[in-house]
Amino acid sequence: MTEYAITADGLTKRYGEDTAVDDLSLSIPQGTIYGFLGPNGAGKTTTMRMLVALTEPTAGTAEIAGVPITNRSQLTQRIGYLPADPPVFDELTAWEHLRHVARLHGMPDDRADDRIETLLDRFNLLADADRRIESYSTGMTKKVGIIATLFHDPDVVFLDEPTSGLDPRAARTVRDTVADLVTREMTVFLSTHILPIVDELADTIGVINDGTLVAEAPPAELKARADESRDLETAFLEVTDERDATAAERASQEASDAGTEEFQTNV
Ligand SMILES: Nc1ncnc2c1ncn2[C@@H]1O[C@H](COP(=O)(O)OP(=O)(O)OP(=O)(O)O)[C@@H](O)[C@H]1O
Repeated sequence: MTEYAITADGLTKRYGEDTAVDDLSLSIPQGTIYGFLGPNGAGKTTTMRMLVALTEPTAGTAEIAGVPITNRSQLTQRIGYLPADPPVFDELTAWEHLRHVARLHGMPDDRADDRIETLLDRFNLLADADRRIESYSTGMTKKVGIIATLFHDPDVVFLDEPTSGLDPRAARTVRDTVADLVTREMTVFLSTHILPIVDELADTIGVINDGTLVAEAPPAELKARADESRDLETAFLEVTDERDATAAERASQEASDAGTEEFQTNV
């Protein structure tokens, strides 16, 4: 029997007259990567914020790792959430910040220090660990956020644009890390505009447009639906249609930039 890490039934979020997310249902198996795509303003962040109990749904229910999203205290132990702009205490050093994160999770300092060292080393930040985060670049700060998200070894992680602001090598580290998480039975819900990342990593891609889930399929199946070209970018543009052509063009530009980054990384 399939174990589902994320289930949602009829999730809806309205802001006054506007519906940001409309009747969204999901069944995401444990140990898989779900790539969540959509044009700007489609409802991706709102969906994630409902799933991690930061925004209350107007209607509908969801469970993460078997915990209803209404049970916030239990939920936070089982999930990690990386928002697009991760919160960090920038007057602290990376090491101090991560110790603070460890204490929030009730981890003793000696155990935390081993894990901090391993994770900082993995993200190439060990040499800067004793500098204040306020002196870090955007990408370095983002890496600290990613480490904090993974620190307590959650069952399900929600990543909102995890590679934005990262150089090609750091982006590759994030991609490798995400792939590695899944081998440890973690489930990853990944929202991004960088199409090659979901193409490479996702088991299933969900496309949201104007608050509604308009497509859900494995990457190969989604690409096969695209006329002639058989690529994800065309499939994305087709299922999200012309209503948001500007945003789609921007997403496709970002995707092509990411392709360039990949080329640079590989040379
Ligand atoms: N707090 C809020 N109050 C009112 N409207 C909101 C609020 N948060 C989001 N919205 C609206 O809900 C819709 C979905 O926004 P959301 O941020 O979820 O989109 P997104 O897919 O994450 O976009 P992007 O790719 O640009 O980050 C938008 O129309 C947005 O203006």
